[in-house]
Formats: sequence, structure tokens, C-alpha cells
Amino acid sequence: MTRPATPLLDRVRTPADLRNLSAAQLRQLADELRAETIDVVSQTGGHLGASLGVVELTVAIHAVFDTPRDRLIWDVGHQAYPHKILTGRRDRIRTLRQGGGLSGFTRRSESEYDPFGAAHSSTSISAGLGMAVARDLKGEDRHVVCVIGDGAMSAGMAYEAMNNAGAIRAKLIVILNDNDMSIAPPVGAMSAYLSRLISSRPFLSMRDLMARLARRFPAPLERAAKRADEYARGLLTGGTLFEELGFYYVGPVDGHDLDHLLPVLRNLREADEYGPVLLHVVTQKGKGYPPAEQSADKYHGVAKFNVITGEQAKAPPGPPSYTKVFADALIAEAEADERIVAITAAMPSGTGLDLFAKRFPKRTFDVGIAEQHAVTFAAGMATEGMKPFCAIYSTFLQRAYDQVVHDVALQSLPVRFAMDRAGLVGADGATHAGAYDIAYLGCLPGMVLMAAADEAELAHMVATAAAIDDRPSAFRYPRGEGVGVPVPARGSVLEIGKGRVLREGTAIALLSYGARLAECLKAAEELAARGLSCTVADARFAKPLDAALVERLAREHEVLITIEEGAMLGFGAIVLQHLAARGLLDQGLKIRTLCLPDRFIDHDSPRKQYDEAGLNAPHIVAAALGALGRAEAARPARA
Ligand SMILES: Cc1ncc(C[n+]2csc(CCOP(=O)(O)OP(=O)(O)O)c2C)c(N)n1
Ligand SMILES: CC(=O)[C@@H](O)[C@H](O)COP(=O)(O)O
Ligand SMILES: [Mg+2]
Repeated sequence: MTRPATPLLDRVRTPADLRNLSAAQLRQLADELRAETIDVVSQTGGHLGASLGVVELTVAIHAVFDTPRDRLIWDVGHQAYPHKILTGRRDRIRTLRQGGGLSGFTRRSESEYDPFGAAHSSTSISAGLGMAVARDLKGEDRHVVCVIGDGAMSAGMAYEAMNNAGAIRAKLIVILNDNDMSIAPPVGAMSAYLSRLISSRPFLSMRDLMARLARRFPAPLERAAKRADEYARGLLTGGTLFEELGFYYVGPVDGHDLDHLLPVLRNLREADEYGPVLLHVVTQKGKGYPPAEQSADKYHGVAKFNVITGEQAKAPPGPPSYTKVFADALIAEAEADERIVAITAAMPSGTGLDLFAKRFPKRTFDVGIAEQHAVTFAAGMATEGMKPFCAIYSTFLQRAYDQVVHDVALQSLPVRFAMDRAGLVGADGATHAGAYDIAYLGCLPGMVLMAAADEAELAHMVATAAAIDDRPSAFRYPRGEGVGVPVPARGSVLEIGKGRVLREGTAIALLSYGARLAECLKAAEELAARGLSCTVADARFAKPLDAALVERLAREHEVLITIEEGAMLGFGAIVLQHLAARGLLDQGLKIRTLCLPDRFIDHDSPRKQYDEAGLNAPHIVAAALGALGRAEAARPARA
């Protein structure tokens, strides 16, 4: 596939090269940038739709504002591929989301044009306000521009930030990129409000817009008199919500029309002695690439694809994904119990709740990007006897930690947490790793914590969680396909706090928590080939811990190794603390706890990530040999 011709883009290495181009040239540049973005993502995969929706906006912002001196913050950052191409990273853009390559999100360490890292949504206004206040305290002069999507605008953090910005009245430009899409179609009253804003009348004409901007920034002494006028206009223009939060609302403006964008942004740049402004731009996710425009998800996240046909590369048929198994298992439980309800925070397809919703539309709740609300919403339902399953990726559940502690665990409410994407997740990298849930939930009294070793275990854990009605429970499972074991139509309820032994040995005990079990079984074979007899056990539960199993393994083996797809202070720590309390650590037992290292693991293939983390079979073998003091415990071969 030949690369698109990009004669103008070829002349742009940094945004400074944009600033002497004419409007006509900028329009051509945008077309070339769009073609380049499509070509890049066809080779790398990634978040195409969002990037295509902000091509013109990216060009206009960098043409008008003096980036990187003026700060530009992209919310989530998944739409920042055109931004990366224009800011000196075009030469590396085809390394996107690959080991050693560019991140799929904005990242401070990657470029001075990325003043704030992102990936978890709705952080841009808070960060931008922080930068604006710091600017004012230091007496510096620069603009701060935040671009936030309509989906990201559904998170409470965005309102916390706007509320504070309106009070501080710091000079800040928030650009609301409204494409009427989240990952799925947006939900909630805010989405409806924005739709009203757009549908209430056509885009402001340039004349109206200029007139309003001119009126907006009157001489200071008239300002007081203008408030009533603004309020009245706000009722007309519909920006009332934002204006009541202290923002001046401008829009809606066509976010693909540079003839609109450039003069508006220039005006906002010049009228800079006033408070926060919200520019409402209307864009189309997937703009300019028909396969994306016509797709239901607007090609939010795509595999490599054929640019001509839009057809995405398909992985060879394999076992069902953990996500699919979860959805099927929950449907089976819900068929039998009408109290079961399911909640997602704007991730219906990613969590599999889109399948649950097809079967139980009235028992499925997509609350938008609002994990904190999702958890306490579930807690409220649990107080009324419902059986809520909160399906939230491990990494995104981090955002609702106090709700888990304060609203669920403290009240011992039977909320069930289905934590998909546990462990390392590959191309999304460190921001999306499900690394910490064992640690952050393991310290909460009363929680039942489970980790699925394979897809059949996941089905059993769904059934088990459904049956636990007196306290909260959580089960974690990795991104991607299962290992190919048969999955029951409906899971069986497990005995709480009981693990299982898959292989009996004498010298070394490998105690796995989660899906590293397969690697443990491989390691046991390798150790057996070296004459070392190995027990392999699946803990199944981190809480309550299977004390009898752990103590037996400690008593009957020379070496005990715990393995988990989680950070320090997780399962291994729970086992260590238990053995210490039982006085079993000072009887010569050689114990090792294999977990994620105390650093962030960057994007790469999952296999390579686990290699780097030291959690593949060769690393387990080396740990066992090392514990035994066997000389050949040299650094393990790469798995
Ligand atoms: C806290 C958090 N929850 C969920 C996600 C997953 N996520 C990534 S992008 C996205 C939708 C964002 O919608 P919007 O802000 O409108 O951006 P668009 O993709 O439409 O450009 C979601 C839910 C996330 N990144 N962060
Ligand atoms: C940008 C974002 O946060 C989501 O789109 C995320 O990348 C989805 O992850 P999965 O691809 O694992 O569903
Ligand atoms: Mg959107």
C-alpha cells in the first residue's frame, strides 16, 4: 500500500511551520493529515475514529496558539494521533502502541507538546486549571487550552473542575469536542442537553459569532450590566449550564470548518483578559473515512485494516474471550434470578454488557463515564435487595475506590465487581494495566476476592458472586481469549475460600492466583524435567484465603512460590502475612512472591510485557531454582 501524497504535510515538522500557511493551505494540510492518519492506523491499529474527528481542530489550534508555550491538553488523549504527527513525531508515528514506540495517548515524557499525560478520561480541565493558576501565580503569559469530548464531559471530575474554574475565573479555554459519541452512543442528560444545543438552531453564523464575542468582552465597567444580558442570551443560545458554572459559552461551531474555527480561536486568543471560556465544537467521529463514518462505533478502536475496504484484520479463530464468557455466564445467572442487574460506565461492548443488554435491556445500566457514580448507584440498588454486577475494568475501578470502601465495603453491601482487563493489557500500556486491584481491594475487610485461572473458572466465579448476598465480592480476569477449556453453560458455585490442587509434588509448590496458572503448569513440567517434583495449586480466592491449603503447601514443600498478575502488596503479601502469623516463615521454608515489578510496564504485546515483568514460565523456573540455590538459576531465557 503506497503512502498518500502529503506535499504540504511533508513541510511541517512542528506547529511553527503551520503558522505561515494560508487558510487554503491549512485546509489542504488537514486533508493530507487525515489521509496520513488513516494510513498510519491501518498499519498500527488503534483509536482511529476519535483522531479523524479532530483533524481540523488540531490544525486550527496549533495554527492559532503558540504551542508548546501555550499549553494544549487532550482529554483521554486517544484522539491525539494528528497532534502527534504535527508535533515532531511523524517519523515515529508508525511505531504507535508498539513496544518501544509511541504511546497511544498523550505523554509528558514523549514530547514538550504533551504537557499532561492522559488515557483515563475527564482530567483535562482540572490539569488545565492547575496550569492556568500556576501561570498566574508566576506572572507568566500563556494560553491553556483543554479539548474534552462529550463522553468525557459526563464524568463528575469535569464538573468539579468547571465549578472551580468558574469560581477562580482563571483564563482558560475549554473546547468541548461534541461528536455525539462516547465509545458507544452517549448516554445521560448531558448528552441530551448538548444535542438540544446543537439542534436548537444552525451553527452560529460568523457574523453572529463575532458580534457575540465582541459584546462578550466589554469594557470592565459594563460587565456587571452585561450579566443579565448574558443570562438572557444564555437562555437563547442554550449555553446556560456552562454559563452558570462561570464559563462563557461560545457555539456551537462546526468543528470541521476551518473558516469558522480559525477566526473564533483567534478571537479567543486575543480576548484573553477574561475568565474561562467554553467553545462548543461539533464534529463527526470517524470523519472523512466512510468505513468509520458508517460503523456503529465509528472505528473507536480498530485492528490493522485494509484502507480500501476498511476491513479489519481478524485474529485466527480461537477460544472465546473472557469478556464473552463473562457476558454469557451473567446472562445464565440472570435468567435464573431477576434480581441480577448489570452496570457499565460507558463500556458496554468492552465489558460484554452489550450482550447482556440485548437479553435484559431493563436490567442493564450504562451510566456514562462515571465509575464513582456506578459503584454507589450499585450500592443503592443492593440495599433494596437487587444483585448488582458492576462491570468495570480493573484500571477504571481505581477511579471509584472511595465508593468501594465507603459505600460498599463499610456497609458490607453485596455489590459484585466484574473486573475485566486484569493484569497487563498490551497496546494500551501502563495507564490501562489492571495491576492494582488485588492490592487495593485485598486490604478491605469482608471482601470476597477471586481471580479466574481460565474461562471455566470465570463462569464459576460469576455464579459464586451471584450467590454471595451478604458482602461485596470481586472477580478479576484478563483481557483477551481464554485458554481453550470447556465452559459450562452455567457456572457452579465454588466453596468460598477454597483453592484447588492441579498437580501434586513434593519439593516445590507453585501457588497461582489468576491466569498465570498456565505458565505455572509449564514451569512445573520444566522443573520435573530437571528432577524437581512440583505441586501446582490454583488459589482461586485471595480473600478469604484458603488457609489450610497455604499452610499445607508451606509445611510439605521446601519452596513455596506465589504468582499473580498484580502489583506488590497483593496476593503474595496476603500469603506471607498469613504464614508469618502462623509462625510458618521461620521453619526454613524458602518463599518467593512473583508479582508485577515496582515500576510501570509500557505498552507492548502482552507476552512481551509479562516477559518484562518476569511472570512467564522461564521466570517461574528460575525463581524455583534460585530459591533452591541451584547454580543454573541464571537469568531465564526470554519466554
Ligand atoms: C475513567 C475512564 N473511563 C473509561 C474510559 C474508556 N474510554 C476511553 S475513550 C471513551 C469515550 C470518550 O468519549 P469522548 O470523550 O466523547 O471522546 P470521543 O471518543 O468521542 O472523541 C471511554 C469511555 C477511560 N478512558 N477513562
Ligand atoms: C481509550 C480507552 O480508554 C478505551 O478505548 C480502551 O482503550 C479500551 O480498551 P480495550 O481495547 O481493552 O477495550
Ligand atoms: Mg465524543
